[in-house]
Amino acid sequence: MRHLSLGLDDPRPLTLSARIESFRCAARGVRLMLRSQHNAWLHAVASCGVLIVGGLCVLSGAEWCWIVLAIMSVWTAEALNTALEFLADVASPEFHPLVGYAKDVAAGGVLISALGSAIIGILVLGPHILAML
Ligand SMILES: Nc1ncnc2c1ncn2[C@@H]1O[C@H](COP(=O)(O)OP(=O)(O)OP(=O)(O)O)[C@@H](O)[C@H]1O
Repeated sequence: MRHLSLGLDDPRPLTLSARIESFRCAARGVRLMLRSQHNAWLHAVASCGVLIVGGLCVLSGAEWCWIVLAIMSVWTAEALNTALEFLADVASPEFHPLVGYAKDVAAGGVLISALGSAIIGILVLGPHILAML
């Protein structure tokens, strides 16, 4: 029954080593996403490009906050989309319309995040780039 109790009766103490192990698992997840998802490669190229341009434009602290938020939102959406795809493929390896809908909606989340981030990038970097021309 322990697995149904949300871990509230988990007797394990809070330890640094367990938190470090948890961090390692999360880092492994990021590496797995980078290795398995072609979209993640595109995000990586776009993120590096934006960071380089941002560095050249000498952005303010507030502008960097927007850029970091935009980059973070795309990576977070991609990570959740990837996790959902893995789970869906285990739960229903055969074709099922609802699995297709779930994957499409998750991919839509990535698209929305990417479009929003592109708009933020244009709004923040656009004036700096125009000023340099
Ligand atoms: N089991 C399934 N049942 C029904 N439709 C599916 C199934 N698996 C995939 N699809 C359809 O194929 C599309 C692509 O699914 P796939 O798992 O190949 O993701 P992907 O190509 O890695 O997508 P993304 O580029 O968004 O990461 C889904 O969005 C969905 O429409």
